[in-house]
Amino acid sequence: MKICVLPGDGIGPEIMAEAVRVLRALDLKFEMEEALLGGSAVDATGNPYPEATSKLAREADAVLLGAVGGPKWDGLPREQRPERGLLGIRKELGLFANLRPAILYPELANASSLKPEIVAGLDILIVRELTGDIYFGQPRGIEMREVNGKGERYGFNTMHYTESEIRRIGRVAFEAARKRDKRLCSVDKMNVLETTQLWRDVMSELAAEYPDVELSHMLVDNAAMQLVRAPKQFDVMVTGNMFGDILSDEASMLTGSIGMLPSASLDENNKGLYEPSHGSAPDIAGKGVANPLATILSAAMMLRYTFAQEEAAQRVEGAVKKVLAQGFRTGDIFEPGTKKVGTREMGDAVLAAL
Ligand SMILES: NC(=O)c1ccc[n+]([C@@H]2O[C@H](COP(=O)([O-])OP(=O)(O)OC[C@H]3O[C@@H](n4cnc5c(N)ncnc54)[C@H](O)[C@@H]3O)[C@@H](O)[C@H]2O)c1
Ligand SMILES: CC(C)[C@H](C(=O)O)[C@@H](O)C(=O)O
Ligand SMILES: [Mg+2]
Repeated sequence: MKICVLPGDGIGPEIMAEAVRVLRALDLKFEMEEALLGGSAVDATGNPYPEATSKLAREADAVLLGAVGGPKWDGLPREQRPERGLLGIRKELGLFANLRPAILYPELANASSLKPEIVAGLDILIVRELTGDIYFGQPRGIEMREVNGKGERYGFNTMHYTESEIRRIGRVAFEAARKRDKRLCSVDKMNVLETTQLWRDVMSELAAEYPDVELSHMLVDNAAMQLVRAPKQFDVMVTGNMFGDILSDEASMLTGSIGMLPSASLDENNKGLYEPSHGSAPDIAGKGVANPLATILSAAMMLRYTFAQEEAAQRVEGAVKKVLAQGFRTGDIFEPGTKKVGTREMGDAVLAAL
């Protein structure tokens, strides 16, 4: 079981250290090798996704990633930005299916942004398409254009999907819904965007193959509103790259914090990249206070999806449940009456629970 470990930038190395300790504590034999991605890679090589990282990632069975980016690199030309490294590895490895489960642990009901009665028992799976959409559309750029007889800067991106790209992410979502509560909500903006009209058409066509799954469609603005009005109406949500990015951050707050939201990004064969849904959190980087649980839960998803080690995955998830029940909280999920701990102490608590 070969894992390519990419700590990344900001809080990345801090949260990754805890996830690696948890993996090492299991009675499983992993081969873990570290490489550079993002800003740290730019600093060392000038490239956010160096060839050595690409090689290691391609040879590994799974990739575990912290987070990339930060203000230090914001002024760089686009192709050298840390985020390009992340998009590059997702694209190169064909990781089109991004699973982002938003699960509320009962102990965090009061940490949720919503009232406990609205979120109690919340368990949503957001299935986000990850290698298409406006993120990867050509042409894109910022250039001078002639507007009303004078030069102006003009910024442009292109939103696009092919029907096969929509169908393959649709299948992942229908299959996931089939194993859960059999309800799938496809989120689009078909009232305005042709790309998402095609999205809706293809999802509707696919529904014929999954008669046991109830498919509904929702416009993305309404979906954003419904997520905070009555989130438990959703079981599985499937959407494009950009809407999924936004809706998953929104959904994270229903579970208490973005520091609780793991993710799996899978190819056709369940080779995967596993990372928390949050970023490098420059505002708290280096302080030892970041919540490592999203990364630890991402490692559990890796055990489940890539390595088919369901028992080990459940052990890790069980340990996370236990530390929450014991009252350990990082600052983002802290409430009076619980024990405030830092990143390392949270990792210690998970190890003790294991
Ligand atoms: N997958 C990734 O690598 C990824 C994802 C999102 C953003 N980013 C990058 O990260 C940088 C910062 O982005 P941002 O500030 O918009 O989003 P962010 O997710 O890094 O931070 C948003 C807020 O959430 C908090 N937060 C995030 N993770 C936390 C954790 N584990 N524990 C406690 N609090 C946490 C941060 O302190 C901050 O207040 C940018 O460069 C962005 O491009 C990377
Ligand atoms: C950093 C950025 C490229 C990334 C995305 O937009 O996909 C992040 O926000 C995420 O959610 O993983
Ligand atoms: Mg995001």
